[in-house]
Amino acid sequence: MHDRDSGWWVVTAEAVLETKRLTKDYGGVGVFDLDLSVRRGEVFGFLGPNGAGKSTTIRMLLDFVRPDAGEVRVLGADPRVAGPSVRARTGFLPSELSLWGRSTGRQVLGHLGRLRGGLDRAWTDELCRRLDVELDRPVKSLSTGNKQKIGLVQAFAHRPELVVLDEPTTGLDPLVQQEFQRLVRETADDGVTVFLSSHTLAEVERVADRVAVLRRGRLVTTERVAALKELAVRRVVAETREEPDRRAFAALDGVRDVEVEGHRVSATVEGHVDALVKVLARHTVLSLDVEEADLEEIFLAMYQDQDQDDPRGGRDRSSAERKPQEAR
Ligand SMILES: Nc1ncnc2c1ncn2[C@@H]1O[C@H](COP(=O)(O)OP(=O)(O)OP(=O)(O)O)[C@@H](O)[C@H]1O
Repeated sequence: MHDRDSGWWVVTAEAVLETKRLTKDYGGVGVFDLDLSVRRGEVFGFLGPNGAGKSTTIRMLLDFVRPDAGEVRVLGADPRVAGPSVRARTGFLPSELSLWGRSTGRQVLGHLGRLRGGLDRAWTDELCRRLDVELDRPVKSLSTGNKQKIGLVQAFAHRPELVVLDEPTTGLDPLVQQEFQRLVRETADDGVTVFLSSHTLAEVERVADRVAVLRRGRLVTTERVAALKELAVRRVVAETREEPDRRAFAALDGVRDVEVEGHRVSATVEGHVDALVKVLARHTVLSLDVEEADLEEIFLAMYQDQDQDDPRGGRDRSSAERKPQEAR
């Protein structure tokens, strides 16, 4: 971890991946002054719209691209000095996967296994079974999703200490996505660090412990997913035996769009639903439905440029604007 006061790198057993003011300038676009710190066993989502700089960052982590400025530490080493060993200890899925077209999936995985000093066949078979990989057809004849599954298997197959996945769920059907998410969680539970880049929060929300959001090459925020959920907006609908008093709900902080129809009350709540539930509890509550937190709204606000118009027509942006803070 980088000690901001002393300016020195403090090596912690926990930090598996760190960058300090990492910069790659492709003439005004690229990555600028990026500070990241990812702990061992953490699932870290790296989010940003197209062109935000996610792939460029990943390339610098693995020394495929050299930074113009700043520092990188991956698995305790500088990839510019120890690139081959860092890459050997890392499982990597690139954003544009290219495999040997004429070979079958089985041949590709066998070849990569040999390059890495031997294949753990039982584990590779298990990965292929879980992700439902097509092993016996030439890779060039496979669909995007089926190619992607081979890319995922090779990233996990050598039991790396760190897994870096650039847009991992591209083309995967929902069942395979679910299995992939289970695999990521299990991998992290075994102490392996997983770094996932994505355009959308929905892709990483269920598995990531923390997310960093990048926009135009710069870090907007790093936040725990659980903390984001606390700030999210959700719709609450309840039915009560007595007619609810609309004003009591409308008076609550963070509660808006209150509607009462007969014995049914609905409202939009920012953050905790606690205050609303306490007002509800003055009635006999017959049913209560709390929608799952919608984090997309927060993220869309972060993706927007500050100088652009409010995408939500100028209404209250409180939750989205309150939040960005380093959660460490
Ligand atoms: N080799 C390069 N030469 C010039 N510009 C580049 C190069 N590589 C990336 N860029 C530019 O740097 C910016 C960041 O690109 P990058 O591919 O890292 O974004 P990304 O967040 O991965 O986007 P996407 O989600 O679309 O893959 C873009 O404006 C891109 O055009």
